[in-house]
Amino acid sequence: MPEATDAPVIMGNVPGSYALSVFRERHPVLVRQVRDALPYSLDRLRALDRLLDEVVRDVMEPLDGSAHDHAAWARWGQGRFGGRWVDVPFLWGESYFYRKLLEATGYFGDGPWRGVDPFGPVKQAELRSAAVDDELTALDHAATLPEHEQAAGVLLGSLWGNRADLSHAITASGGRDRVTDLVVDDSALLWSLLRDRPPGKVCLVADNAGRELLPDLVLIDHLLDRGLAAEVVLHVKPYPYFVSDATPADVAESLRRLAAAPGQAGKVGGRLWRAMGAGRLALRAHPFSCAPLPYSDMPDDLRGDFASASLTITKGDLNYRRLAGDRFWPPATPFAEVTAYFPGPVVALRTLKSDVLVGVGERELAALDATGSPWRTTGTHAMIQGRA
Ligand SMILES: O=P(O)(O)OC[C@H]1O[C@](O)(CO)[C@@H](O)[C@@H]1O
Repeated sequence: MPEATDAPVIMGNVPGSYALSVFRERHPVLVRQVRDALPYSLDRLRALDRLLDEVVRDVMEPLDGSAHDHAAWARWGQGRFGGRWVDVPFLWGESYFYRKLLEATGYFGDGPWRGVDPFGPVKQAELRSAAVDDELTALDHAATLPEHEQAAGVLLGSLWGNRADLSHAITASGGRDRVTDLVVDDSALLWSLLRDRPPGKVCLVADNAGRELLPDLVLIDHLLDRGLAAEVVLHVKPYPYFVSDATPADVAESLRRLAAAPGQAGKVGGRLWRAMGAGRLALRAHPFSCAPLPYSDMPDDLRGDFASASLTITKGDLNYRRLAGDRFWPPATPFAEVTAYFPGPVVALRTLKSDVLVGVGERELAALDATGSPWRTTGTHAMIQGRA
């Protein structure tokens, strides 16, 4: 087996790769969708058109010198500007794309579009959808299940919510049907980290808003309500990112949605609302959450936060890439090895949407590959993967 540190960084330019398809296909479509999502003024439309042109021509331009974080991006992107978008590490290039998208919409500017979430319409539509009504109603039945099934249900709800599919999990079966699609299942470790010690601080590093954040909040309520956590710190992005990533405004909207719902969902919302006011649930939006860097590069204050937690739960594919490192690891590389730098127990809940993979043995890998389905990148499979 090659040394783990030899694992190649995932670049954007490998022909036929998933990463290349994101740059070539997904990003131009996203710019067009954002362009049509809100009644942008002519200057914003022109800026979006310039970004589209830049992405299609495939020449990476620096951020405007007036941008508040221009210096940071100039440092991170040294030697990359003027070159092709696809010739940079996948994680870096994607992150920079979303930063430039916000620049084009005027999110950080002095004009009227300052602070307007370009993905707001998509997020709002999802939060208001009938599917969310159904998912929240399903909590009433889930509350009647035996305790261990409720615990399994809230965990799987949060996990599969990463595919924006809460309905798969909080069901009469407590979500057991979804267990078959778990590539790794360290849920026993997660529960033992919570149950076998006095309740401490749990950090939950959120991913998407809407149909992922709602079941994340249900999981947080379960931890607080059952005395499995003394306090929870919910980490979200300080500004819109990767389309649907949760921001503080999204947490507020989700809590309002929960609190206004009838039945069990309303009770969960009410408890979380009070927990927020009492300091048992804290919200953190650290700038590093939108940095184009792996967690191994995290700053000291963030490291200190995770170090003081009895458990950190990370959500989603992007957080997994940042946690493990966005590399083509030999899949059997132990998770504990690639996360040895992390300052405390950590469990990743992730549906698989990109090529990064560790902790999967050769035989399991062969069996999954034999199915012929693109199981590594399409969100059909998931993992609960951790280390104490
Ligand atoms: O919302 P998640 O689970 O973090 O997934 C984001 C994923 O979507 C992509 O941006 C594009 O499919 C991946 O590169 C990324 O890992």
